[in-house]
Amino acid sequence: MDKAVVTNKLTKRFGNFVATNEITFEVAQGEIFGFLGANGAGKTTAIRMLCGLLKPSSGEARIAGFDVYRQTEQIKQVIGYMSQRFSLYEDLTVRENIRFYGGIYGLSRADLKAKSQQIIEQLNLGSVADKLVVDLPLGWKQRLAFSVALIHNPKIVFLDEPTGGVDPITRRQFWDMIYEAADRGTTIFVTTHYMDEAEYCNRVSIMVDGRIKALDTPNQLKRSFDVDSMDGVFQILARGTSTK
Ligand SMILES: Nc1ncnc2c1ncn2[C@@H]1O[C@H](COP(=O)(O)OP(=O)(O)OP(=O)(O)O)[C@@H](O)[C@H]1O
Repeated sequence: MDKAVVTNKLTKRFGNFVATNEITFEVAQGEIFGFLGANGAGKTTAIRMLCGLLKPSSGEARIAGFDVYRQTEQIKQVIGYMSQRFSLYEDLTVRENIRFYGGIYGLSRADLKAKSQQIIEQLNLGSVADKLVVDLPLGWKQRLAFSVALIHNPKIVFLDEPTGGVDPITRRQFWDMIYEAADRGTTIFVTTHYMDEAEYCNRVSIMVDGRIKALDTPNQLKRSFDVDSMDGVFQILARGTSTK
């Protein structure tokens, strides 16, 4: 089976500081892969390398078969990206944002029109389609940003803390969309600080100080560390403390 992501000792140094230290892992096509770690563990640096936005210092990585050193343009065609910090333009309307991103990804006029309609209907945004995004509730913005990240049917979507700042029910609604995308075969690569979300992933890796300290299914991780929640696993690995 084709792998969505393959890395081998992928490393990024900033001067003497090693932000991402020889990480080696694979993600299968259609998998929901949780990429966890405390603040500053090196997740965003790793994602920037995988998206072809930051040149690694050493090691290898392929995204949908494309090399992160030499094939960054091809990588941009097959990935979607959403982050809490960078997603929608708040001073554009819902419809304008969809058109803008669809345009960037090179959709034809006809596709763009059909996609805009589809997204607005699916998210039930008909009444606010011509309102500025700044006025939408955060949970709506997040679901719109996710739909926009999928507008060009990418093989892999990178979600960097996509649900920050919203309540568990709103997060759950967002995860329904993640499952639907994964069911259609899209690979989901997601970072989160919410441990309930870690439980929703097929597999989870936990990064500490630039290295991957554990990688497995949530159930297997809980068994290995003899705890009953992903929060317990995270406390032991990332914080060096046990809640038991
Ligand atoms: N351009 C840079 N120059 C120097 N150091 C950097 C640079 N970018 C990131 N770092 C450092 O690398 C480390 C890892 O940062 P990174 O943003 O990858 O962590 P993270 O796991 O994504 O954290 P967070 O959850 O806070 O986003 C941090 O100590 C950060 O200060």
